[in-house]
Amino acid sequence: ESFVSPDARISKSTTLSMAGGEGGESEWVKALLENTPEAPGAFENEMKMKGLLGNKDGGNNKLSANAALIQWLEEEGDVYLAEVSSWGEAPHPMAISTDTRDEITNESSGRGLLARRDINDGDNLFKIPLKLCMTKRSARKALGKDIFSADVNEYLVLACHLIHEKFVMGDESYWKPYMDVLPEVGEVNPTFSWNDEDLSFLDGSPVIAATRSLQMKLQREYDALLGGEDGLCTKYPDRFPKDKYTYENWLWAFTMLFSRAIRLRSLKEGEALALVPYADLINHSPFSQAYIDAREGGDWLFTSGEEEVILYADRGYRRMEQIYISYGPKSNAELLLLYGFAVERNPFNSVDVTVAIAPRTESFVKELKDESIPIDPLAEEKIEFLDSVGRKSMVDFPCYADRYPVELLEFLRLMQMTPEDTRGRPLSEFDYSRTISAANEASVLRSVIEAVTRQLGNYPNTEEDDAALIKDKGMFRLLSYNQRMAIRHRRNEKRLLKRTIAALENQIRKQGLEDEDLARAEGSTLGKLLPGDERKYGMKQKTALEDRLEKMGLPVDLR
Ligand SMILES: C[S@@+](CC[C@H](N)C(=O)[O-])C[C@H]1O[C@@H](n2cnc3c(N)ncnc32)[C@H](O)[C@@H]1O
Repeated sequence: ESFVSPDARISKSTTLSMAGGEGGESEWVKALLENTPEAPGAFENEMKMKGLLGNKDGGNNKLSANAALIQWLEEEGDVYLAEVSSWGEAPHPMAISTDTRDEITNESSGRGLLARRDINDGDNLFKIPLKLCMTKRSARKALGKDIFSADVNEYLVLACHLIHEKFVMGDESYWKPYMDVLPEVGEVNPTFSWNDEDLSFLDGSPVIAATRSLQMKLQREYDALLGGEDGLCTKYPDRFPKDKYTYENWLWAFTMLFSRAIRLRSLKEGEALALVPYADLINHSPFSQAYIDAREGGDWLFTSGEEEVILYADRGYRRMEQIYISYGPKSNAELLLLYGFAVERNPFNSVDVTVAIAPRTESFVKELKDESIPIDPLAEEKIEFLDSVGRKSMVDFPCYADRYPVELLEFLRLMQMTPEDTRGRPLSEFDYSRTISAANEASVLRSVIEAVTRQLGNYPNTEEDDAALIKDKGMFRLLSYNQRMAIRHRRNEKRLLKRTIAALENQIRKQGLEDEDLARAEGSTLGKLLPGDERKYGMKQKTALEDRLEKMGLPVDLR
């Protein structure tokens, strides 16, 4: 009885733990390994060897800022971030790298979080209590509820909160260790912070218009809230000192908000925009399934009732691998505008294409003074119909690499309707999500090609030119970060547009539409795109990009 081989004993206990649902032998070995303490600093040394802790100048400051942040999180928030394992507990799964790099372009992506050890799918990566986060609530408390009412815009009040903590409170700020890890504008480089020369590298790209409107908007918001005659700096000079609430600092605050504030959706009180220390050190991958949200903290035994922000691993990670989350299905234009980077292989990438079709009313055709352009008998009805569905005759549509925007096709099918298509029926009776007629479809596809071709013509140089610039690595490196980003971006836009044209031409051939009603497609078409329509029709509808900005909850109209 007493002579039991050690092996038998192990297998018995393994069976027992399996019965408890804890997994098999490999789990057990893994748990043992995880509890075998790594020498303190071993992981950090390895990161250093791999260049993940930055260079000497500035690198050391960044390291002490990281250490101070971790200490603050542990002390103020009881956040578990132990670097080495203690009895019964594995080390914290992540470590801060000060200098991560993009694998394809080798551009710096700033700080990021790495797996300190192997991580399993579904593992809890961190819990940050909400009380450490900066939200509208903490902003109003810090700045005065008499000044900011409960319904103040979150972006505006959080921008002031950031300026207050970093520039007014400074060393006295509760959030100082967090402020000290926040980057400078020049480390993030969203396009709205670029100078005109760098921006000119994006000539022809729709990013320029979006950038300009955002710049104007930020200036207007600053003047209205702080800098102007009735601004807070004049009304409350003690609380809002002019030399701290500068426009430069305002741009820094918005750079932080756009690139790292998170919308927490499942809070007890609904949703809120928040700056979440530590969580905002995670970089973006469009392929990550992980995202951040909040829930009520505490486990079933000790419910604290306190809310916290949590993150679970979306997949397994190997030691030293960088952990990513998804900032959402964002196009490169949006990423450049708000986050200062673009992703070379981005499945959510799209380019906004402007499609302008002038309904040829009698008066409009008269103005054109061109005998060959006929009046469209359906023009007035088309305008009415567009009005009724809230569209203008000039619209922006996102163009993707792998699919057509359905809305664009619907819009064009309507605009290309002729009396042969309607046979006297009202325009509102048709289903534009389907092909109307072969002739109609042919002119729809041709007008997309025309619009995309025209847009390609807006760029001062070709995709091949850009490719050559990028290929000459020595010269390319001499350009600034912004200029390199701009060239890569405009090249990717052109590539996507060219692919769209090729796909459409293919479709025209496949559907046997090459010969379809050429008269309608060539010159005499009623819904032909017109150069110069932009001027004629004045302001166009919001761009797709602006539309998304507005959905973010930014305060006023962009224009
Ligand atoms: C939420 S922060 C992530 C942490 C940031 N790297 C830092 O140093 O604080 C977002 C910023 O990180 C950088 N970033 C995130 N994902 C990136 C990526 N895939 N490629 C390049 N830069 C990235 C951009 O500067 C972006 O504005």
